[in-house]
Amino acid sequence: MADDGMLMNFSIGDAPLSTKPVFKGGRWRDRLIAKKVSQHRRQILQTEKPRIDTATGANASNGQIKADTVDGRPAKRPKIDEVRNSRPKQGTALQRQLRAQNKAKPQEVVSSLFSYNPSSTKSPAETGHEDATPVAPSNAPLLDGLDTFTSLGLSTSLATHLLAKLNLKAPTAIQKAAITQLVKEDSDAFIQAETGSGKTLAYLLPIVQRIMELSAPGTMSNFAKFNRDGQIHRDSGLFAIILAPTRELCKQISTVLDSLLRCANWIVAGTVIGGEKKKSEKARLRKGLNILVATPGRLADHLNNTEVLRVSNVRWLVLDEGDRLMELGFEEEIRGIVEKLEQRNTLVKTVAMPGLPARRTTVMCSATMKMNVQRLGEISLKDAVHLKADPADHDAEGVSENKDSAFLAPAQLKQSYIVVPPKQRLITLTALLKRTFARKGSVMKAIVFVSCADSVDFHFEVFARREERNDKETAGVDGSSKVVGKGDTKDDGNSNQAESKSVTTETEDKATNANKKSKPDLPTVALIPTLTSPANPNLTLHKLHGSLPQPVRTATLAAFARSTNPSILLCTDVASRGLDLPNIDLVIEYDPPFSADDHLHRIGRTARVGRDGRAVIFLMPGGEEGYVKVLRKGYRDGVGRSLVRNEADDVLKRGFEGSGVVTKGREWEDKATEWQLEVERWVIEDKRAGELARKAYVSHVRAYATHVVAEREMFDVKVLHLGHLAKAFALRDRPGKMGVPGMRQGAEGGKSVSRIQGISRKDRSEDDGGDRKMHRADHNVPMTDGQEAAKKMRAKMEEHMAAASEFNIG
Ligand SMILES: Nc1ncnc2c1ncn2[C@@H]1O[C@H](COP(=O)(O)OP(=O)(O)OP(=O)(O)O)[C@@H](O)[C@H]1O
Repeated sequence: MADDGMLMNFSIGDAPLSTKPVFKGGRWRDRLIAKKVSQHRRQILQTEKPRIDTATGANASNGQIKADTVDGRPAKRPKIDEVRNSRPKQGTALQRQLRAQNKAKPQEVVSSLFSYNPSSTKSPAETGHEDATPVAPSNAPLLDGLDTFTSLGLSTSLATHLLAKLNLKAPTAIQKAAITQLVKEDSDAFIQAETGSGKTLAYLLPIVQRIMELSAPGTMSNFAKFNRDGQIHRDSGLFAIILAPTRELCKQISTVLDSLLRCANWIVAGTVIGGEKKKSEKARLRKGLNILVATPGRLADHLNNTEVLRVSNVRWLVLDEGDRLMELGFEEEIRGIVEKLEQRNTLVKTVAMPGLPARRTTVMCSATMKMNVQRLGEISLKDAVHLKADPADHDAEGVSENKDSAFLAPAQLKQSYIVVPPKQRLITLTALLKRTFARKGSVMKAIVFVSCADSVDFHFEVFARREERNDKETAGVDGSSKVVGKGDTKDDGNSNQAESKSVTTETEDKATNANKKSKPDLPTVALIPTLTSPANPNLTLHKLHGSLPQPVRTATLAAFARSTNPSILLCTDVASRGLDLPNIDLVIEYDPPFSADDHLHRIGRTARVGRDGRAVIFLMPGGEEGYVKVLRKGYRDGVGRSLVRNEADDVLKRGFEGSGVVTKGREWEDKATEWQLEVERWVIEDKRAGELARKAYVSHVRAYATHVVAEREMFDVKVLHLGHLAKAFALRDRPGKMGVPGMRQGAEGGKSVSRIQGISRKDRSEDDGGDRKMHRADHNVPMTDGQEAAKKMRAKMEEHMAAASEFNIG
C-alpha cells in the first residue's frame, strides 16, 4: 500500500509475531526453561488486560492491547490511542483530513504528535523567569587596570608578546591567582575555576616564564652541561609534562603552548598522543623536548619502552581535566607515570637549576572537583594549594570540600529548559534550530549534544537529507547530502550552495577518505537544506563522536572551528570537555547529560572569557523535570531565579510559523506534523535510514540507562515511554519487534527495559583519543581502596572494549 501519510498502519495479523523458541536437548536445564516459559505464557493469558496509563488515559505500553493468538501467544491489536485526538471535533485541517482517511481505512491508525502526551508536573509559577538585569561576566579578564601580567610576575617580554601577538590585555581571575602562586612557589596546586576562564594559560604561563628565566644572562653560566651559548636548548632536558584525557584537548593545549613559545623559540614543546607512528614520536623525543603534552596511555607506553625519554629533570606534572582523567580510568596509568618519574629521579640525580622547583611539582586543573579528583590528588599531590578564581575562596591548607564551587556555571550564561513530551522531541529540536538560524547573524554557531554516536549519525542524516525524494540523484546514492566543500571552509560566506557541493577541500577529502575505511558513506560535514532559511542559505552541520576515525574527528573539528558560516556541531560528550571552539552562541542539550558535571562542561562551551552565551536543555515531562534543581545549583544565587522555562508549544509555533509569517490558529501543528511525516516516510522508504533510526533508538535507550546512580530517579529508564520515544526517531513503532539485536521481540516495556539495563552496563563510552575505548557509566561506584578501584575500572574498560563495536556509543 502506498504511503499516504498515515503514521500507523498496523495489521491485526494472523501470523504470530515471533516464532516459538525451540528447546533442544534433554538436560534438566532445558526442561526447566521450557517449563518456565510455558508457565509464563499461561500467566500472561490469564492476567493480560489492557494497561491504562493513568496520566494520559492511553495504554501504558505504547497503547497496545494484547490479544491471544492461535498459538496462545499475545499478539497486538491495532493501536488506537492516537486515533482519539485530544481535540476530536475541531483540530487543524491536516488533523481533520487524517481522521477522515482513518475512517475510510479502518485498519489504519493515525498517530498525532499532539495528543495523549504526558503533561508537565510543574506549575509555570515554580519555574522562574528571565531576569533582564545585566549580569557581570564571571570569567572575563580583569580589565580594571589593577592587575597586569607583569604585576603578577611575568617578564616584560612575555607580557608584551601576550598583548601584541595574542591580544591578551589582562589576566583573568584564575590566572591572577595561579600565576602569582606558581611563578614564585613550588608547592603542588589545584586550579579550579569555571569553564572558559583561561585555566590553560593559568598553568602554562608560569611554567614558560620559569623556563624562559633559565636563559636569562648569567643564569645558565654555572650549568655548562645544559648550556652551549647561554640558552636552553631542546636537549637541555624535559622540564614539564602536561597530561590531558583526549587527543583533541592535547592538540589544543599544544597549539596554545606553541603560540606562547613564539617569543622564546629556543624552548621546544611537542606531543605524544598516539594517532601517528610511534617511530615518529620516538624521533621527536630523541631530538629532545622541554615541554611535553601527552595522553596518559601514550606517555605510559613511552616511559616503559622508549629509552630516549629522560624524565629526571621533570619539574612540573600538570593533570588537565583531572577529574575526567579519573573517570576514564586513567588512575592506574597516572599512578604508574608518577612512580616512574620518582624512580628515575632517584636513579639519576636531579641537577639543581636556579629558578626551577627543587622537586617535581604537580598541578591539577579542572572546573569540577569531586571526591575522585581528591583521590587522584592523593596519588600525586602533596599539600596542594587550592587556587580558585575568587580570592575569598582560597584555601591554602589544602583541597577544601566546597562542593558548590564545582557546580557553578559562568554568571553571564543564560540557561533555559524546554519540557518536551517524547513524541515531540524531534520536531521541537527542528523548530528550535529553524528559529535559531532564521535571522542572519542571530546565532553564529551552536552545539547540539546527544547521548550516543548512533544518535549523532541518525540526526545528522535527518537534517542533511534532501527533503524531496527526486533530489536523491543530486544528493548521492544514499540520499544524504554531499560533503560540503569550499563554501564551508573558505569562509567567504558568499559561495552558493551548488558550488560549495561540487568542490571538496583537502580537509574534507581527508575526512571522507578516513571515513571510507570505517563507514564508507557517511560524510561528517554537510549543508542542511532541511533547516536553511533565506537568511542563512549556507547553514552547515558537522558531526563528531568517538567512533569516528581520529583524522575525521580532527578534520571535522577544524572545519567547524574555522567556518565563518552559521554552523551546528552535532556531537556526543566527546566534545564536552576543554574544547575551546570560537563563537559558540548556543549549546543545546537535546539529550540530558549523564551527570551534573557533564552538564557544566557541555554548557561551558559557550559564554567563555566574558562573552555571552545561551544554553537550552530538553527535559521530558515527569521525573526529568526534577533535573531543574540540578540546573539551579549552577547559579550563584543558589536558586536559579533567572533559569527560564520554555514551553514546547511556543518553540514549535515560532519554529514552524516561519519568520514573519503568522499562521492562523494552530496551523503550525500541521506544519510540524508534515515535517515529522516526511522524516517518517524517509525512514520507511530508505532502508539505510531505517537502520540508522533503529540503531539510534536502541543505543539511545541503552545510554539512557547509564545515568549516574544519584540521578537515576530523574532519568529512570523503566518509566521511559518507549513507544512515544520511537517517534522522536521517526519510527512508527519501537524496534523491539523489528529484530534489532539486544531487544526482545515484542516484549512489554518493562521487560525490554530490564533487558536493556542489563546490556547497558557495557554501554556508553568515551574515547580517550583513539588509544582505547573507555567505559564511564559507573564512575560513581564507591571505591574502597585505590588499587582495587583502579582494577575495577580497568576491568570495566576491558569489558567495554569488547562491547564498544557492537554498541557504537561514543
Ligand atoms: N587573559 C585572557 N584574556 C582574554 N582571553 C583569554 C585570556 N586567557 C585565556 N583567554 C582565552 O580564553 C579562552 C578559554 O581559555 P581556556 O580554554 O584555557 O579556558 P578553560 O578555563 O580551560 O576552559 P574549560 O574549563 O572549558 O577547559 C581561550 O580562547 C583563551 O585564548
